[in-house]
Amino acid sequence: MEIMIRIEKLTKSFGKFKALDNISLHLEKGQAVSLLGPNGSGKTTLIKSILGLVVPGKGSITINGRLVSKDESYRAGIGYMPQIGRYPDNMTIEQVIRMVRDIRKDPADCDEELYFRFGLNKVRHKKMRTLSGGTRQKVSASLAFLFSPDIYILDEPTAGLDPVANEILKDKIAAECARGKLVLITSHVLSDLDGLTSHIIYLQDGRLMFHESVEQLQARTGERKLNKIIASILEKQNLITC
Ligand SMILES: Nc1ncnc2c1ncn2[C@@H]1O[C@H](COP(=O)(O)OP(=O)(O)OP(=O)(O)O)[C@@H](O)[C@H]1O
Repeated sequence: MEIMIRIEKLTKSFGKFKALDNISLHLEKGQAVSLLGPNGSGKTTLIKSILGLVVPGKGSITINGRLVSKDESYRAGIGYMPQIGRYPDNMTIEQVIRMVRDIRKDPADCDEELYFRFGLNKVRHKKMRTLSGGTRQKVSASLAFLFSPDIYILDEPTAGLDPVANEILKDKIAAECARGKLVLITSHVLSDLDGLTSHIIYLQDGRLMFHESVEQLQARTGERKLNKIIASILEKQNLITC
């Protein structure tokens, strides 16, 4: 299988505190990888390291063969949906989408499926500051998928979405994985990840506790649902719940 993200012996400290401790991981084309772990376990720090927003102390990250520390152009191949999207308050939804689209040289082949399926076209004249949390989340998701990148990093993407929007987003993620994209997703709501995830990464105290396929985990625990699988492993290993 083709490795898209290669993380080798990654360590990140904030002062004396190790937020990431010697993490090594390979993530492949077509995988939907759920990044799990309790609050403060290092999930966001790992995501930010991949995005080049946090500079690791030791180790390396390679994205599609390019070292993250060397060159920023790899970022164009990642669609990132942050936990909380921050946008210019006085711009309308339409202006924000257009502004991001215009940054790219060839805006013709934009993927606007989510924009339309979420019905954002119907509220496109609303200013960002007036939007509900869920609608803001829909704008963030639409932007992350706009350029059909090879890799998606989605930080708590379903938080605040209503059930219909949730299903639309899950359908889209599954369709992109089927097209060979790599999706890395964090969520504390494990039921949102059921049926979507192919692999689980579990962090605790900045350390990698396990990285396995859902099939392997199902076979190991005899459980089908993610919350049962995780509960079973945590109980056996005496880990903390996410
Ligand atoms: N800029 C920073 N300065 C100091 N400590 C930090 C900084 N960023 C993160 N940390 C610490 O690193 C640890 C990991 O934080 P991180 O945000 O990666 O956790 P998380 O797994 O994403 O948590 P959550 O589930 O709450 O979002 C935490 O103890 C946090 O306080």
